[in-house]
Amino acid sequence: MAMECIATVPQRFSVNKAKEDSSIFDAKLLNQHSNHIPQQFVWPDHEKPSTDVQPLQVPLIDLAGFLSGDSLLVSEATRLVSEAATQHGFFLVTNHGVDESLLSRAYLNMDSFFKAPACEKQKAQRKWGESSGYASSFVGRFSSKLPWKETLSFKFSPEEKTHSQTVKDFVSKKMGDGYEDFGKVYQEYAEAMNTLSLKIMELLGMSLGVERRHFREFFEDNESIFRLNYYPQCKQPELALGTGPHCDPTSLTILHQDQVGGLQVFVDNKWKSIPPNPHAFVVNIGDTFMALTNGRYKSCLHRALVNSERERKTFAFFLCPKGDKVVKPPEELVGSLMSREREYPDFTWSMFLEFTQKHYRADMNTLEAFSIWLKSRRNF
Ligand SMILES: C=C1C[C@]23C[C@H]1CC[C@H]2[C@]1(C)CCC[C@@](C)(C(=O)O)[C@H]1[C@@H]3C(=O)O
Ligand SMILES: O=C(O)CCC(=O)C(=O)O
Ligand SMILES: [Fe+2]
Repeated sequence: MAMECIATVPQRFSVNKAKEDSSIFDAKLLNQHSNHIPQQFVWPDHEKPSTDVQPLQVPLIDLAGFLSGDSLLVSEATRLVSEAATQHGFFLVTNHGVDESLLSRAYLNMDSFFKAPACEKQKAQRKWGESSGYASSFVGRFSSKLPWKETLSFKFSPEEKTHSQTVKDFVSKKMGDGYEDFGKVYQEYAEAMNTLSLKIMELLGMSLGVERRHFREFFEDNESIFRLNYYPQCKQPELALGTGPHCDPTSLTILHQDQVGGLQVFVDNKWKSIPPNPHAFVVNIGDTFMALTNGRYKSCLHRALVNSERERKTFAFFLCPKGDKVVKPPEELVGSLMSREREYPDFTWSMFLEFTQKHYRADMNTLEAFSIWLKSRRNF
């Protein structure tokens, strides 16, 4: 990879306030220059991390067993998923069919990008309102409670629908020569996540008692987001958060975490950890899928902690429907059959995504806030 630029201490956090600019956060440099993290990264007392938490009991779903068609394995998988998704929306998937060598290539390439000089990473700088690109702690996007992380996000749509390799093309366009393998490995990873997410959609459909293909077909032409989360070491991890408390606004999240650990879920009024398992993906229901099930499956509050010893890396694939599709639950999940009135208004994912990128920082109330915002717009 070509690296012409020289790393500099970001002015925004340096002592020299006179040259205030929104240059990017570079944790490596910050960590070298002070024992105290900048105030913008300190979270309020009621949101500060707690590490003495118990692990959340999440079911481990054998996906190959479900796909084998064996009736016992199918009923076990659908029962476990239904129980978890109804309670907190989180479960683990193993025997997922994703190549372990692809995972290790993905982690190796992550190091090479996030350890590059700031101005090299800025070639892919996320633009305001955009959901793709490089972002460092979201300096310039938020003014406080900044997450202690750098991210690189890609838009992904299946090649058979768009006849293009959206991830690989983005890397080539933004980063130029020397990033061919980088683009290839993340294109392959996103395609593997697309395949996996559609299998999980079959499982979710069956667990809800709707047609097995219902949700698979709904997401076949998805317009998803694939994000690399890089959490640098932090000198004061007790004051900071890698990713603040939120529910994913998207439909389904497939997360792979490295061995460091830090993911926590808020269940029964307590933060609980999901310890790393290299052979499993963490899957969680997002707001949009909660709306598609008319509130039956839960999108749950979660966050990511950082630590002072080791950087942490995770891959998050956010399955999202094609932007213009109307998000509404199937008849079977509404009305007299389920004695449930509609919980959420019809909406499109493109409007919901725009809401999170331009109007509202996703937190624990995003879908409610969006529903109110929608109704206020529709009344005019
Ligand atoms: C649609 C999205 C917005 C975020 C990335 C995806 C799904 C998760 C969202 C996010 C991670 C929730 C916490 C706040 C956020 C700003 C972040 O910390 O990155 C959110 C993402 C975003 O808006 O960029
Ligand atoms: O990195 C993690 O452990 C979780 C990140 C997350 O929740 C997200 O990116 O939405
Ligand atoms: Fe999340």
